[in-house]
Amino acid sequence: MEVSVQNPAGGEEPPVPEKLAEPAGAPLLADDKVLVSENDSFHSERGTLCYSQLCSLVIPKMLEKRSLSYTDGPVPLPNDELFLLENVRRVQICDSDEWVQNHGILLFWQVKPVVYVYQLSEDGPGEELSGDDMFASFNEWILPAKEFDGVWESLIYETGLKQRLLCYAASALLFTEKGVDPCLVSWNRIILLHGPPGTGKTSLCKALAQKLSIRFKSRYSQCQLVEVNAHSLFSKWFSESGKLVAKLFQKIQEMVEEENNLVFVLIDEVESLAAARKAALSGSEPSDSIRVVNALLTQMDRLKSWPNVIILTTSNITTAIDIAFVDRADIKAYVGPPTIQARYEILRSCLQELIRTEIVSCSQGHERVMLPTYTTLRGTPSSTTSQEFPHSLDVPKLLLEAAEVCQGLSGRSLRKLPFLAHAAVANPYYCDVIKFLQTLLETARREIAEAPS
Ligand SMILES: Nc1ncnc2c1ncn2[C@@H]1O[C@H](COP(=O)(O)OP(=O)(O)OP(=O)(O)O)[C@@H](O)[C@H]1O
Repeated sequence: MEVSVQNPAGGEEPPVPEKLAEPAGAPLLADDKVLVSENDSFHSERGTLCYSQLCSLVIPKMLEKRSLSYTDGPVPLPNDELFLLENVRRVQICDSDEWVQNHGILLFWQVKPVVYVYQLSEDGPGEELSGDDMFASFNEWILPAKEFDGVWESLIYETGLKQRLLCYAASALLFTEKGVDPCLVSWNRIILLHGPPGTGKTSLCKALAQKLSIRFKSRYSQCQLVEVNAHSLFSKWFSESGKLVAKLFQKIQEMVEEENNLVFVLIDEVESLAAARKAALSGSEPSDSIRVVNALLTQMDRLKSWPNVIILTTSNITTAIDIAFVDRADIKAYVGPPTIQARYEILRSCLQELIRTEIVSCSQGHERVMLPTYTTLRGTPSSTTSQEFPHSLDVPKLLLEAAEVCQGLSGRSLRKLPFLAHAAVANPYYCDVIKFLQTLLETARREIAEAPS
């Protein structure tokens, strides 16, 4: 099995793949945990250990004791694990889903858990004003940040997209770290996500940065996310915009000069900054936009020599982006509307949350009810009755019907739909699950019928 080696916090080496004597093809598995206490060392029989070292020892043992199989999601902490109960907010299994989808159940002997320990920053965003002092030219977060906690898990795509982005970024950082000659092998550390509005591109960029900040914590003691406000870079003064871009990148450059700082630069709607120069040359755009594109490309090439920066960009209209920019992106991933499976899973997670918070009731004290996943549902013979629900398979069936009806809706609209449905039920203080799902179906049909064509 190939696993990423977990490094103790403060270690010098980046995570590297390690071969272990395990059945071939066994999966990667990572546990992410959040620490809440401020103390940072413990005395034990093994000498003084920091939190992360101690967790790396305790957690795999706890997992071994508790279960035979793994699935993604939080792991309840056992009552006898006092150290974990006192110091750890959450233990979560990640990245086992791909294996489970392809091979079914994942048993404990097929994995060697890789443990990442982290503490969330609660500082919130800092901002920097642009030349005109009207808009913030960028917002900046210390990662991993509280705001982005759980975003990675909440985004649902067809198998492989999230893993592909994670692997790409890990390779890009490794190539730079190992000093691969860029004249021989070329890579830019630029990602372009494109696709229709509301498909989660911006959220995916932020979540990817958060995930990488956790994975690479042992190599980079600090991680920052800089979200560029493209619109603030357009000055009302002719010819000033190019200078504003240069000024912004000067700030970013100062951040990356600190070699232990991993910096993610997020440029949303990159087409506004990197508008196709062809259009400008044909006279339909002001020539200031050419200066902006030129400044952006020059600054990006300059940043390329720094190993600790990754540029994440998104666009709704790829055809409007300058070809020289598109060419620089290593990965150009299309993020499309959710598939039937993703739609079902998005709606399932919404319903699950409404059941947990008792906004929707299941008549049996159901905060713990687990709705079946799409894969389980598809594998369930229709004659089987569910013990969880009084209405047999009505709930999952209605949920699946809603997912089918929602074809064409974006992920953003889908996450809003349960709220709209709740606002439409007759009694918002008592909302039975079946009634709720029926209203959800009606709301979905209405949303689709009323969507602008
Ligand atoms: N595939 C998905 N899975 C789960 N949630 C999703 C998905 N796609 C979108 N969402 C939800 O929609 C919200 C909005 O997504 P986001 O703003 O990142 O999309 P976007 O593609 O960047 O949109 P735009 O192009 O309009 O800026 C997300 O925070 C998330 O809650």
